Amino acid sequence: MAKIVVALGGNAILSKDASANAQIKAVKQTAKVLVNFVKNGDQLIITHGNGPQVGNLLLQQLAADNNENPAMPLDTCGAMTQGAIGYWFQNAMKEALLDNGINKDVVSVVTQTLVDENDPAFQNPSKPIGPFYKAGEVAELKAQHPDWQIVEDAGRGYRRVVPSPKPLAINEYHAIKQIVDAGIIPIVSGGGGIPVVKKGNQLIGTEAVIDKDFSASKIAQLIDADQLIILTSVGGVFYHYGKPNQQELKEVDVDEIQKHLDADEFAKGSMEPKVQAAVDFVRQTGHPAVIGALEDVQEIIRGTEGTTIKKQRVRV
Ligand SMILES: Nc1ncnc2c1ncn2[C@@H]1O[C@H](COP(=O)(O)OP(=O)(O)O)[C@@H](O)[C@H]1O
Ligand SMILES: NC(=O)OP(=O)(O)O
Repeated sequence: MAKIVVALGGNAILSKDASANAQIKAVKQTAKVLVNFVKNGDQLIITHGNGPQVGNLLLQQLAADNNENPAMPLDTCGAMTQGAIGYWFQNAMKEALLDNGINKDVVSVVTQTLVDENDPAFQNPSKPIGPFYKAGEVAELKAQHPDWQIVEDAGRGYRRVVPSPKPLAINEYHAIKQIVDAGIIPIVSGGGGIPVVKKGNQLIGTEAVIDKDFSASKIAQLIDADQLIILTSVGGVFYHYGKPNQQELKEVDVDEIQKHLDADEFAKGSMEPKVQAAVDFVRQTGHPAVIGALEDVQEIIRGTEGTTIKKQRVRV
């Protein structure tokens, strides 16, 4: 039995329709796919993003007033999305397991991620959240919301960005370890975990959204996972992505891909954090990490799809 941390990207939860019903439907589809790991005898630990959802929830806060119904801050919005998505996944996984004759418990953990209040990321927002905007909408958005920072997101449109400090530790990891040891499937660190700083005995929320790939890597290291699998909407990692000479990687060793990371060859806010998170996991544990498509899970389990990053030198 391998302990596998699976990090789920936006396509696992949200397509175009951001209604709760549509997201529940997408999550049910994802759960059906994830059951393949359990059927294969693996212990799953699930984590997921929340970029679109937390951005949408922040937009909904604009309807709040300052008195009776005040807007919620970003850390609380993060917690709300973690709860909602965890609730959807918990039920979807349970249903998919039962449909396959497997009676296993699934539990979501409200997870807090410790960050450094002096992390330079607080001065340099980089995490895209919420909907995509067209280039022509940006000037008006900036006029309406002078405190927003908006950037182009990997050729897909424009999005608001917020600070994204690096995870230092996962506050609930001891409890998560025990859940895993009991054979229960936990859903943890949703949306990268709620970003908190420690002051004495207090954990204080900060206005940020942590990258779920980095916290997935952190939790995978802390619970001694055998593998980290980052599932997204693309079949693997490409060199020269989107160019005529693009090359998909099947297996690559950590030192080789590090050179490309150092040369800033991967898109910020999309593929770069996935590769960095995978590299960190491989370096810290010696175990492999895979980046691949959600739809290819069965092939990833068989080792025929996705990009595998390994410690030892292998064929690129
Ligand atoms: N070098 C690359 N190799 C593969 N995909 C890349 C690369 N650079 C950018 N991408 C883009 O990154 C996307 C995955 O990132 P993103 O959508 O942010 O992930 P998530 O699934 O976590 O929401 C892919 O769908 C692809 O369009
Ligand atoms: N928090 C986070 O990384 O979310 P996405 O994966 O949806 O961007």
